Amino acid sequence: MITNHIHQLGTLEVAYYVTLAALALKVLPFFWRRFFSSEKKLPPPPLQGPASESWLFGLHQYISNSPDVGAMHEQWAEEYGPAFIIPGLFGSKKVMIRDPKAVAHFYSKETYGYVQTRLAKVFIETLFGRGLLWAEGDSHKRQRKALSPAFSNAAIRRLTSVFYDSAYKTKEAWDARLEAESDTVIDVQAWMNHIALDSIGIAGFGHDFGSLNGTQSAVSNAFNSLGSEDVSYLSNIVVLLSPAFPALLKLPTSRNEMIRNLKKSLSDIADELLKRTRQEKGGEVGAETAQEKSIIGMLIKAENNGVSQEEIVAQMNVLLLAGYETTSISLTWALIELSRQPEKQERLRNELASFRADDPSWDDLMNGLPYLDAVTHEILRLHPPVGETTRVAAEDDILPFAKPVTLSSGETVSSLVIPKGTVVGVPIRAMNRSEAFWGEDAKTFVPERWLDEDKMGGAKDISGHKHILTFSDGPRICLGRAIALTEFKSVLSVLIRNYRFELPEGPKTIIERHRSILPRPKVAGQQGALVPLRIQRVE
Ligand code: HEM
Repeated sequence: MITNHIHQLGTLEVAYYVTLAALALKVLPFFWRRFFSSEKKLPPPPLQGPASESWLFGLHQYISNSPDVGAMHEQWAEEYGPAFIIPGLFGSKKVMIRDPKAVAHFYSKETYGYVQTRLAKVFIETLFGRGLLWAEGDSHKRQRKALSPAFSNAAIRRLTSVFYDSAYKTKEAWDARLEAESDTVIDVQAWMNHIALDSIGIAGFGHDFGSLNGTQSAVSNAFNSLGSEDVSYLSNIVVLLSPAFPALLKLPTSRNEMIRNLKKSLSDIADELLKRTRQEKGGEVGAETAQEKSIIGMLIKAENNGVSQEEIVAQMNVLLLAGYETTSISLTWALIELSRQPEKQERLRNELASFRADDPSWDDLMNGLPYLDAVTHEILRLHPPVGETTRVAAEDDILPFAKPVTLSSGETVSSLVIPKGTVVGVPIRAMNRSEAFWGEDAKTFVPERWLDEDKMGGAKDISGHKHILTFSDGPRICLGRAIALTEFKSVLSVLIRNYRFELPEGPKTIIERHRSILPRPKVAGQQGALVPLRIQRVE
């Protein structure tokens, strides 16, 4: 995920290349030893693939300037088959696999056999701490076990009201605007950010960031800054080099200041949580507070206060990093796709209206609303916020394939030897949108495909949540996926029942990709990641 972040920093590119050139001249030996040497012992398998543009950059510039990397991966898969090689920085190579059997094997060996690249790992640790996303092997197993009870169905059922509350706060604000005029144009992306941030704050650690009430928080500022293209050259270089030189994070740049504020504000919230839990232990038992019900509140209780303050802050960071942008981007895409196809928006509204007068319960959201479920999974399939998994082999491995793989010699094989140190990638976006798996309409928003799973065709061979790789798979599969589905469905159900959405220039409005921490949609021509939609109240 973070590796993708590095690839998607947009106009940071200039800073990036200058930085790389400086590294090449001055500190390459250090950089090489630290990040690459132990990852590349034997050469990767001799596969076909696109030609490199230069030894220094490989295809990096080409890929990071592309509006749709998934489409490029798919085109290469068609040309070269289920496994191919992409040239990277400094002559490095990445083996991309797009075969369901190989992909399932790869994910099943995560955290021991396949691990974060060293660069990604240092980056996560420096900026976000040693939480679940950073951990590997036994440490990952322990942390995941400690957090898992907070993600059980029973725990999530109790959190459902948090997401409805966020949706209704949004409704209150929108209704106030609609009182003055019968329809109005609203940047829905900003509101989905507010909903996602406030929800993860309350559900995650019982803290209300208040962004739905217009409060600016250190956390939202830090996220905006990390994803923004509009920051100083120095700040960009510092963030890009910080994994190699953590001391750079101490320089007084504006971005460093924001990262420090983010860490400080999370650490204050963690202190308060720990204090409260200790008080409860001292005998002040009352009604369950939002903090106790929260994910981190449950972690502290379950660990009987044995968990360190540092780990709590790291897990809070993980929840923000993993749960904020992903959910906000998915909800924004849902409103866009439903505006592009008003008849599908109406079909969803009818299902919700015919259901019951009040809001669906958690069980209803999960099992009682088939079209809402279909819309949800179609958005997650078509617009996965995380487009690729990249890992490095921590040990030698043999990847089994369902379809024959053609080597550069022309020979075909049914398995590939992956030497320790080989970088391996799974093109999530390309697999989710591939015509080979999903049929001719794979690139189109067709929720109906989920209503009859017999029509799913080749996609059935893909493992992962409902045959999509949006939540990844294996021991690292998104721990928060049930929360994400609950949040997505509850918020969308309130918005669609109450409002009609239209794109400013009608269904043909052009949507572009905005470079941010994760790629976001934006309406073409807007400054920044804006998605203004015309909304009208449903009477
Ligand atoms: C649509 C929304 C979401 C998507 C598409 C998504 C996707 C993902 C993906 C792809 C990963 C694997 C990352 C990697 O291995 O590099 C992941 C991990 C994770 N996600 Fe999510 N996520 C979403 C929402 C959430 C939410 C709301 C939460 C928490 C409340 C959450 C918590 C986590 C955690 C804790 C991990 C780390 C799991 C581990 O390393 O064992 N996610 N997510």
